[in-house]
Amino acid sequence: MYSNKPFKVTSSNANKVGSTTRKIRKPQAPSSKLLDLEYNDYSSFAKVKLSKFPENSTSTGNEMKEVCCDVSFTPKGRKTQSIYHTRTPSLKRKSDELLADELHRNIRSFGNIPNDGITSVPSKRSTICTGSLKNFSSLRTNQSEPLEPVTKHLPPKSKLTSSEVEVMNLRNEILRAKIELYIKEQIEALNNTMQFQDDTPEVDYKADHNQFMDYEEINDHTAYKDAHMAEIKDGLMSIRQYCEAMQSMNANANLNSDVNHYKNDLDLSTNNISQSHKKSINHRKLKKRDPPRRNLNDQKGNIKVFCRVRPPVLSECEDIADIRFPPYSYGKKISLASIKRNYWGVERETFKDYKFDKVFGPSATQKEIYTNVAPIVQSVVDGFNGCIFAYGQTCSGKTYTMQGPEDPTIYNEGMIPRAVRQIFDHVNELKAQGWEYEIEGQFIEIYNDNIRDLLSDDPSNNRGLKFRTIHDEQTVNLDSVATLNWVLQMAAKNRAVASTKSNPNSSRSHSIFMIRLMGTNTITGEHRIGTLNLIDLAGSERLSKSGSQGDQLQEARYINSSLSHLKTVIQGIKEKSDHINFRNSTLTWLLKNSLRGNAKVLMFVHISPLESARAETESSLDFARLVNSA
Ligand SMILES: Nc1ncnc2c1ncn2[C@@H]1O[C@H](COP(=O)(O)OP(=O)(O)OP(=O)(O)O)[C@@H](O)[C@H]1O
Repeated sequence: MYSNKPFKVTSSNANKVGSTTRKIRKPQAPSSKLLDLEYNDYSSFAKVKLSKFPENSTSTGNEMKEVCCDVSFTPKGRKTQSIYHTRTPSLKRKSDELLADELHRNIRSFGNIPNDGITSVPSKRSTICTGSLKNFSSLRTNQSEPLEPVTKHLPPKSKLTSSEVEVMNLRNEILRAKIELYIKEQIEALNNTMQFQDDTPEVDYKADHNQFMDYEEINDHTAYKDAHMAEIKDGLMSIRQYCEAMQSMNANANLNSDVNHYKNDLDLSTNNISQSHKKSINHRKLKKRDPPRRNLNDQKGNIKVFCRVRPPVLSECEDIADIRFPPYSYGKKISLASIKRNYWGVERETFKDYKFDKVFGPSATQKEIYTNVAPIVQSVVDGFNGCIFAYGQTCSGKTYTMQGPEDPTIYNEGMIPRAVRQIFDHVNELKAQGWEYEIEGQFIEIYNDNIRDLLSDDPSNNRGLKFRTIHDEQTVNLDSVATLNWVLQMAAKNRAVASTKSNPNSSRSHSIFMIRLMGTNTITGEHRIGTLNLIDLAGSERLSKSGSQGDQLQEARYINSSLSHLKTVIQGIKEKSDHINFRNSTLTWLLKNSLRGNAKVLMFVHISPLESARAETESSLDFARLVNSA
């Protein structure tokens, strides 16, 4: 009956809340490292006691404090689960030593286990419990009396204390308010969409690509509207599920009737949506094209922020963070969800929301990403400066976005090859209007604050050259796709990479691919010069976590310090400071002309999907938010 295996719980339950499937995370409390339960209903919170808990126990007297068993337990309406070990939340606040003492006392008093029969490793809570239970279970198998079923000890509804009832009622109130809010938002979003469908003229992007970075205007408009409508429908579906989940909970009768009322509203809205969608499609067919609706670039600052969350790989599936993209966000919002438990063990979901110019989830393709940045590239051909930089912690997918994977195909190649091809195509198109272009490319890296030429046969020769003008580096005449491929191969070969704890192929430098276009119109004599910087920043990393030593530690320090100078400079720009010190690091010095003036700058913040990277994720998102408001 008892398992001698270390009882590490691996599965977890899914719990529907709102529009998203919520994975219950094991909170910080030591108990929950070992317990896998659904907590969304207070009555199913496992409070269990030992079957022979002696009255004269030296423990604190809380009978619900601990359970050591391997019995099945069926919370109301849910599938059977095994509980191995839990304690009341009050133990949360005790130190490891106290916790160890407490456990030992309880187990000894229950099974008359001698002192030396319990293995203890006080600094690791889960290990303490494992050791204790192993011993405990081997003794318990000889006893005739089985453990009582856990369900027997669940607090019956009538025995709930007044404060517990109060908590339950409050929770229900909150959930009810949430439903109301969700539905209102959905219906509002729906109204906006319908309005948007009717009012928005179609846009000819090629006619005015200065509308850069407004993805509503970049993407095919019709496709966008259809996708948008689908999003709203998804949202309504989620709300419906939310209502059903609420009904299945043991909520009071009033609430159920309210939910029914909302469900009826939803049915109506869904019908309206379908009809309005059909109407709008017919209406759209009759519309003729008007000039662009607005120039987003004029309304907002020159620095825009996109956010991309990379997909997890198979080995990371146990460590996924709860990152959400609500359906009503129009692809601009990202939320970091976390679960907090109060003293009574009641869980509360908290969200940290961020809004950017565009948010790409893990399923976004390289093509989709590029479609959204293409207008910047196009504007460079027309004589503007552009700068796209990938920012984010190590192993968040920056190099993947900028260059693509190690062996790229036409489908997953990164932004750099796509940008060069677009430039070639656009330059060819302009030939008919008398334009002739010279295209130059440079690929450099900033390694330990020094500039190195990635196209040189021996890039290490360039170490030690600080604040050089970039014109001293090797410039390649980008005249064909073959030259471009050579450039990319040389850069990949020469770039400083190393295997770190987080990434076996971690970039240890900031790389900058510069394309300079000089155009002359042979008919009108007009000249244009535009420069595009495509920057793959090295990933920030926590020195304590990365475990870097020697050269890698030095590299990490340079990386972190240059990124910190970048933050300071951007903050200075945001606050319109009189003096911004660009010369603090080579990176900021090189980006000087790209960050100020009228250059079009896009910061692409990259996010790891992992829970263990939550702190870095928050820090990256906080910085991106700062830039977004610049
Ligand atoms: N969108 C994506 N789709 C598929 N795989 C991805 C994606 N983004 C990243 N990866 C994979 O994740 C791993 C880490 O990505 P990458 O090397 O680009 O991270 P990075 O942020 O550049 O890291 P570092 O700063 O350490 O160089 C790589 O194996 C990469 O192929």
